[in-house]
Amino acid sequence: MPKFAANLTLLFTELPFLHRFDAAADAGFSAVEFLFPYDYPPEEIAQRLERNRLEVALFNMPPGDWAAGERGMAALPGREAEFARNVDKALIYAQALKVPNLHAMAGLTQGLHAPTCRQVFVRNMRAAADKCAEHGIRVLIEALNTRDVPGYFVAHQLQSAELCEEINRPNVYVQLDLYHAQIMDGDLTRLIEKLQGRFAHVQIASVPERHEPDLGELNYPHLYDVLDRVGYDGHIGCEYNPKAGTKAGLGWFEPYKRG
Ligand SMILES: O=C(O)C(=O)[C@H](O)CO
Ligand SMILES: [Mg+2]
Repeated sequence: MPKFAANLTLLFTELPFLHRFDAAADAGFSAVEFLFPYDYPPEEIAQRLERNRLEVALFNMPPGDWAAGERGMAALPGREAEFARNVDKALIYAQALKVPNLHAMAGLTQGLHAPTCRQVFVRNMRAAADKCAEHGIRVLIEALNTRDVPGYFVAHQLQSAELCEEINRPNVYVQLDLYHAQIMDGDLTRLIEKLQGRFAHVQIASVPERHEPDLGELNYPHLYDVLDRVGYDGHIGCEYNPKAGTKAGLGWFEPYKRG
């Protein structure tokens, strides 16, 4: 039985961020994820989680100047000290919110010297993984499709898996976003089988529009069965833009709601 996490950066945006926790619980979710918690004190978020009996499945380390278009810095030469400070900041929130997974965004590396970026990424991720391991937290790598995020350091799922191998730390895993994977890689059943045991978080959305998972070209109930079959028991993050309001689009979630 799949376990879903509402992505509170994209769902329930009809409400201010801190109110989205109540809305997710009311809708029947038992877990949430979000991109960045850093505009709010960790205690306030922890309170919302506790009163709604919600787990947090994942959030991202600080990404640099998001509004200016930055998408992380783990692979950016010259930003190592900032990356290390961001790992520390993420860990403060991770401990307060008891999150098992932190996504370290790599950054836009188009036009930079690729071998240097890779070296920087591997070094930064090893250091981040070692720090996070002290708290039992995993560090994740996510491939982003080149249509939405041109120039991002990782675009294909097997590249993420290869990077995990090179980093060679037991708490570094792939973040398998099936929306990006379908756009860049396809053949999702076989891909999930190939990556068995190497991903620690899954995300979903319809393709090509990134709406509810019951729309578009993918047959998600089939993919949930494949995830079950390969023994995946982590959360599935609902990282989509509702087509016409969050609640109106939650019909697909009816069979999976917390009772
Ligand atoms: O865009 C995505 O798919 C993500 O999960 C990132 O965390 C945000 O870029
Ligand atoms: Mg994603």
